[in-house]
Amino acid sequence: MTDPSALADRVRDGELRLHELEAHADHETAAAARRELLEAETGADLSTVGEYAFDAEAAEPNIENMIGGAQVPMGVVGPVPVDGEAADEEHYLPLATSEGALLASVNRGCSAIREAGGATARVLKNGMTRAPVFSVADVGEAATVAAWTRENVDRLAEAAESTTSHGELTDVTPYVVGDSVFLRFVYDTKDAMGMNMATIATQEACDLVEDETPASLVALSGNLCTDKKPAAINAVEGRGRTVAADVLIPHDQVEAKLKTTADAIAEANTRKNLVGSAKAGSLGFNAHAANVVAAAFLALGQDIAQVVEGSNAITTVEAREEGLYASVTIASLEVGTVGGGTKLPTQAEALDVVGVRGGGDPSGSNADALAEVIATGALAGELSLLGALASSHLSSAHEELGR
Ligand SMILES: CC(C)(COP(=O)([O-])OP(=O)([O-])OC[C@H]1O[C@@H](n2cnc3c(N)ncnc32)[C@H](O)[C@@H]1OP(=O)([O-])[O-])[C@@H](O)C(=O)NCCC(=O)NCCSC(=O)C[C@@](C)(O)CC(=O)[O-]
Ligand SMILES: NC(=O)C1=CN([C@@H]2O[C@H](COP(=O)(O)OP(=O)(O)OC[C@H]3O[C@@H](n4cnc5c(N)ncnc54)[C@H](OP(=O)(O)O)[C@@H]3O)[C@@H](O)[C@H]2O)C=CC1
Repeated sequence: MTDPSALADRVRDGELRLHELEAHADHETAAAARRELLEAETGADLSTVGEYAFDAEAAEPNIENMIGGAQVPMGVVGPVPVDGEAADEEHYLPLATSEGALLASVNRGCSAIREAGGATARVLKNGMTRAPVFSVADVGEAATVAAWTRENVDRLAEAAESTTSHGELTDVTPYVVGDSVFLRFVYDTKDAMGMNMATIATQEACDLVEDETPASLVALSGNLCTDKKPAAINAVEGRGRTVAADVLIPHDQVEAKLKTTADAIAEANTRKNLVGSAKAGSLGFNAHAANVVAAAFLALGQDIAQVVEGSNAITTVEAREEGLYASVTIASLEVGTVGGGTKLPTQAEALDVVGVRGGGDPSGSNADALAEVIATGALAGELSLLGALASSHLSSAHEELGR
């Protein structure tokens, strides 16, 4: 039987490449061989990296050249009542992070929301996008391709949907820049985040565009999608789920839980999240929505690079007669409860904690519920951090809990 050392020797001898080991040994042995090689070459001790709890073979769709697992501490906030379209009960939200004070803060916000009776949350728009770029001869031809696209959405949908039993093409918008034509395809990907699904479906639709028009495909992703880059189109048009959450907290509870007043929080929000963000040219008019999105994504098997889009959030706060009104609207939250990293064991367990693992009934309702719970978590984080800033507690909190 092949052991890690024998396998590592064959790589050293040039007989095998580092990424070919699974063809010659089981997945655990292959990972152990890579660790052995790395330890010898770099002097690093990888004993903790090698202590992972998932089945290496089952993780094959998620990783190549595997050496082990990256472990990040996971905690939980809540329970927080979420009155949503899909989420309609109290939820705990698991969060994975290395930032001390973050969970305490989000938990404080959840506690304030809970005592106020809960948050209202809604998914307002749902559409995963893929925007291929085509080349044409000139703007005349570009206009022809754009017009053909508008007239043939049904045929494009038929082609795209032939590749998936769940996905539905809901829109195609052409954009022209000189001799480049971008077609922004929008899909309802149900409970999947949908980037693989949309990419595969769009390839099929592109074949039709090339057959029927003078356009020639240059790149299946032309960056007008826009995936994993800051982009105004996502902040304006949305991508994945556009989701909002809000709450009204009575004044006495604001003072008891957030240690400041509604007026002070509203002023901090206006001057920091609105004026400061505008002056900075930011796409995110919020304090730290990305903190909750990133920690939730890590815990729940989402694609962590899409935190870029998850930071496209606007926080509004108003001191009303009845109390503090606060809302968070995340324009482009890309989440799924099937596919991607959601099957990995710690991530699947964490999805069970939220109560949204796997496909929903109806299809898409689990991903909607997850979006509503994450938006509520982001609202909790905004409330607590704004409260800490308004009461000058930010630096003392991080001195105490974060180092
Ligand atoms: C640290 C606190 C919460 C203390 O706040 P506090 O009001 O002194 O805490 P408390 O002991 O009175 O407890 C109030 C509630 O907080 C929660 N809580 C309290 N302690 C814990 C704990 N250990 N573990 C779990 N939960 C905790 C808990 O929910 C509790 O209520 P209860 O449930 O007991 O009724 C507060 O000072 C705070 O929220 N500070 C802000 C910290 C923060 O938000 N950091 C975020 C990261 S900052 C960053 O990354 C982004 C930044 C800042 O650069 C972005 C920007 O530019 O704005
Ligand atoms: N390809 C790319 O360009 C990119 C890929 N990614 C990666 O893509 C992955 C996510 O893609 P994604 O398409 O979500 O996942 P998967 O590729 O894992 O596919 C999920 C599949 O699950 C099936 N499915 C079963 N039940 C449901 C349900 N209730 N709702 C929806 N689908 C269901 C669908 O099959 P069927 O379609 O047959 O119905 C769907 O295509 C992540 O790993 C991410 O990192 C990220 C960015 C870009």
